[in-house]
This record gives sequence, structure tokens and C-alpha cells, in this order.
Amino acid sequence: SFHVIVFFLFINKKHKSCCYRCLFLCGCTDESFSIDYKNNCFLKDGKPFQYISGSIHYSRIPQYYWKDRLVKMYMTGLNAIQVYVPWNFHEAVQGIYNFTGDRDLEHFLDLANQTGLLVILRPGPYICAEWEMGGLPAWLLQKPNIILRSADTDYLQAVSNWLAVLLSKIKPWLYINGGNIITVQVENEYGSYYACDYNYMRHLWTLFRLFLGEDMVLFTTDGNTDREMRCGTLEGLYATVDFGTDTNITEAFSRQRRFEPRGPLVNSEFYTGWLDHWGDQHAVVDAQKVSRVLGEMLAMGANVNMYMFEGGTNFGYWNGADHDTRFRPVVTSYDYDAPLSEAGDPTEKLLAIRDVIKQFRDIPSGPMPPATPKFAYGFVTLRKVGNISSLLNTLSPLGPVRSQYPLTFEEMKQYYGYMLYRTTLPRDLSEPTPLISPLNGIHDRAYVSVNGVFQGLLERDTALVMNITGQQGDTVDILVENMGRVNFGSKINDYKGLLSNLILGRDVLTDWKIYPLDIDGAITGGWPHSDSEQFFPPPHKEPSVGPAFYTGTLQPNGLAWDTFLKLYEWKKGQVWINGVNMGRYWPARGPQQTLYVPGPLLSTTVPNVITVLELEGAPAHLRVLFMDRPQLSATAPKS
Ligand SMILES: CCCC/N=C1\SC[C@@H]2[C@H](O)[C@H](O)[C@@H](O)CN12
Repeated sequence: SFHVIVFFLFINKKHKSCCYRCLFLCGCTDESFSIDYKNNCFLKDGKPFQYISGSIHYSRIPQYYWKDRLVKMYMTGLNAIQVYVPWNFHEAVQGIYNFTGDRDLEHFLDLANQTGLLVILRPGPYICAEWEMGGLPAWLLQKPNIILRSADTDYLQAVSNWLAVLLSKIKPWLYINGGNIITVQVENEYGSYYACDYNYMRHLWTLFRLFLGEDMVLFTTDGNTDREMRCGTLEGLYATVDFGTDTNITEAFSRQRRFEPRGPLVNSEFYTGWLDHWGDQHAVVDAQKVSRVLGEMLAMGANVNMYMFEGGTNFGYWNGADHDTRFRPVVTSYDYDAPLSEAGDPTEKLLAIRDVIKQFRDIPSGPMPPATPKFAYGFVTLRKVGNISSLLNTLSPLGPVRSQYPLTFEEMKQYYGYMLYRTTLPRDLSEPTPLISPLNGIHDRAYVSVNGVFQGLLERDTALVMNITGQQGDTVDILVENMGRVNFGSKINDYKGLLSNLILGRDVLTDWKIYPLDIDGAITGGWPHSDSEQFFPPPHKEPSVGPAFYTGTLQPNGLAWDTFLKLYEWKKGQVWINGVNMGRYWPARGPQQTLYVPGPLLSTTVPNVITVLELEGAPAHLRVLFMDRPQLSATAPKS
């Protein structure tokens, strides 16, 4: 039967992964991947192997572009890719798992396999990655004071349930089982986390061994300090390090050697660029520096993964945030100044890297696939649909929850996007009266209107008080925006909404009506275009202030090419195109000024529906512009 299967395999290469699973089922594969502690290298099928890898996140690329990016990585000379699995991307609702469409992990692994790329898989359960809550699902926060990334029993139960599903799914894809996954990372830079909980890491190690077997190469990755390596490593998990172009390579690898005296040198995250927060200058890393340091590491025989090789986009609400001295949300683009741009275009940095790799291994012959075509579709003028307060029947069909004091997003069981908090003025405010969040409880931005008139905003860490006026009984509407949960450090328990009471003058505001807003559900269902009577008259002349929805259509022109949406003179908000949530825009803060719109998202035959939620104020022209190039580095002048 073995020979029959091998023959079948031989004549049916294109069904390779299917046949390999057959071989796996009969235990007939002879692939092996292991660590040679004598010769300090990996062994693949018994032969020394050095991986030259690049990070790519399928969760940040529409699946119709996965193959395009993978082929470009292969043509650069990479022999492996490194892939995170974001837990919250696949289990947004506890116990309901989604591996379809843009979440079809096995399809992504199969495309990598077809392209000749091995895989270094990083299933977390925490992944950092500038991704919402570092990949942890927000429903974990249902348990007040849960200690994430620890042996907290509720956290461990949820982790065990998730990993039982995920690790069982990936087992046939292990290289030793006939697939292409050569190594698997446990947790992520655990040494940089305050808990330093060995029982947690031991529990994970036990789970990974239970589901993946004794022969799988499991590893950890930590930042380049002794403290991080001390808390992030564990006996039985091969310790690797991460560092960028400004680190002394000898010093970094000697630190790895203190924890792994024998075995391959590994830089699991060699930073080719860096991330952007709203308000930063756009981060760039010199291409020549990247290629030079890469060459030095490869010459040492080190295994290197370039973080990122293809960054992609934080579509929807998936961006994370940092919180060092203050809350700093990450921008929508994850271009990362990576060798492949956000739109998958080969850059000078990619060509410089390819020239280095040529010195160490044969790279595939043939042309580098070109950048995908881009098109400047030009201007589209939008129309106002309405203020949020006029759309509550559509956006919050089940109506409000009444509560004496504010409830968080998590208490309301809405984890992402926007929530409307409504109350009434307790007395006349003839003079501007301070509205304050004394405990810095605005998570993350609150847009305040009285009787539908926008009066200003509050912002976590930076704007804790504003003045309002009005009369007793006036309606106070506070739209709260979740700008993405912290993904690194001790503040990842990032609850959202109004986390504490608001004080107006000397009164505590009470008796709230809290409206969950299912904007994505309404838009997916065809709103606002299904309710044409809601459209206001033709565009108004004076700029419209405060949170409101606008819509328009980009007429088809027979092309569905990549494009970049610029909302010039708009302030801040969210964009949907043909029902897909494209992410956040904030040109008033920058540095990102355009949103990447993948071409296959557009229709070539019917009008493309654009819906915008502008949070602060729309320009009088109500125009948006589709360009043929991105603008990622224009930081607005400090206001
Ligand atoms: C100084 C803070 C270092 C935090 N680690 C970072 S910032 C960019 C990258 C990604 O988040 C990646 O997911 C982390 O593992 C390492 N890293």
C-alpha cells in the first residue's frame, strides 16, 4: 500500500497536500525537521538547513492577494515564511470558530506549500503584532480582573479550548507529517510581560506537545535583554531572539548562546521597518542597512526571519495600540516600510535583500512579478445620510440598555467599534460648565453633543475635560469610539467605553441609555442605500460638525484595480466600501493620509457604495479622492 500511495503521489503532484495527508494518516511520511545540537544547525530530512524567512500576516491581506504576495516572497529567494494566527480573528465569539474566506488558514498554508515555501507558525495564543489586544479575544475581559497570559484558570480554560481546535487543525500541515510547517512558536516575547508565570508557559508547552507530538521543533522568541530571556524561555522550548539593524549582532547571539549553548542561531524578528502610531512621523529603516546586517547574519550561518516582509492592512477595527506614557493607537496601514509594500509592490528594499540572498543560495530564475496595477478613479462627492442620533432605529434596532451608571463595551457585550451613551442635563447650564472624566475613564474617544449639536470631544490620557452648555432636560449624546485595544505590556486588559462616571460641574451624570451600534451589520445589510428616503437634500454648503454618516457611489469603469482613498480635509472616522470595513482614517493627525483599497473589492459593472462615518466634522465640499498612489508619511502640523 505504501508503494501504491507513493506512486499516486508521484503522478498527482498538484494534489500534494492531499496526498501527504494520506501518507500522514498511514504514518508513511519520511520527512524530518530537527535541531542538530552537534553542528549548531537545523536538519531538514537529515541535511543542514538554514531558513531565510519573511513575516506575512494573512489576516492583513485579502485572500485573493495571498498567492501574489507569496510568489513575490519566493522569487526574492526566501525558503520560508513566518505566520501569526490571531486567536480573535478566528474566535470572535466564544466557542464559534471561523476558518472561512479571509480566515481560511489551511488555504493559506496550502498556497504557501504550492509556492514552495516552508512555514514558521506562531499561534500564540498571544501574538502582539500591533493587532487588537495582541490577538486575544476581547470576550476574555468578561471576567473582571482576569490575569491574561498567566495560569489564571479562566484564561487557561479558554486557551486550552482554542488550542485544541487550532493545533488539531494544523497537525496534518506539520512538515514531519508531510506538510510545510517546520517550527512552531509558543507564546510571544513572554519575557517582556510582567507576569513571568512559568506555570503558564509549562501549561502551553504541555498542550503543544500533546497536540503536535514530541518530534515538533517548538521555540520561543524574546527581546534582547537578560530579563526577557529569563522569563520568556523554558526547558524544552528552543530559545530564539529578535532584534533590528541597530543591535550588535555578536552581542545579541551571544545572549542567545547563554540560553542555548548549542543549536542554530536564530533571529526570529529582524526588523526591516517599523510600525506607525497616529501622530508619529512615518517610520522608515534604511534598505542598505537592512541588507547589510542581513548578510552579516547569514554569513554567520544564522537563521533569519525578516519582520515584516509584507505587512498589509489593519482592516476594520483590528489595529492594536501601545501604552507607554500614553495610549497610542496604531494606524490602519501596516506597510511597515517592508520589502513588499502594503499593496504588495516590490520595493528597492526587496531588491537589495534579494541581492544579498543570492550570495547564500540559488534564487528562482525568472522575473519578479510586477506591482499590481493602480488606478486613480478621481473624485466622488458624498451626501449626508444623517447624524447618529437620527439613525438609532437602524443602528441600534434593539434599543438602549438603561443603567444608572455607564456600562463598558464588554459589559454590553459589544467588543468593537462605537457605542452611544445618552442622558439628560440635570440643570440649566447658562455658563460653559466642565464635563470631566476624573478617572481618565474615556476609552478611547468621546464625541459630545447636546440636543444634536456637537460641542466637543474627550480623549483618553490627553483630553479629560471639556465645557458644555444647555438647559435642564436637554439630551446629552456621547458617542464613544473604541480605537483598538493595547497589544503590548501590562495594559492589555484594555476595557472600552465609559469606564467611570462623568462629572458635569458638581453633578455625577446618571440614568443612562446605552445604545450598542451595529454599524457593520446595518451596512452589510445594504444600509444606507437600501433606505434612500433617509438621504438629506443635496450637499449642504456649511461644513457639518459632529458624528454623522455620509454616502456616495464610485461609478464602475470596467476596471477593478488597486486604489488609494484620500479623505482630504475630513477629520477622523471610518470607511466602508461595498460593505467591507476598510479601517480608520485620521488625516487630521496623520501620518497616514490615504487608505489602501484592494482592486478586487471593487465592482466593474455596478456602482461601488462608499459609506463614511465622520466623527468630528466633514468639509463643505464632501468630496473624497481615489488616487493611484499611497500617502503614508504626512503628519499633520501640531494643532
Ligand atoms: C519596545 C517594545 C517591543 C515590543 N515588540 C515588538 S514591536 C514590533 C514587533 C511586533 O509587535 C511583534 O509581534 C513582537 O513579537 C515584537 N515586536
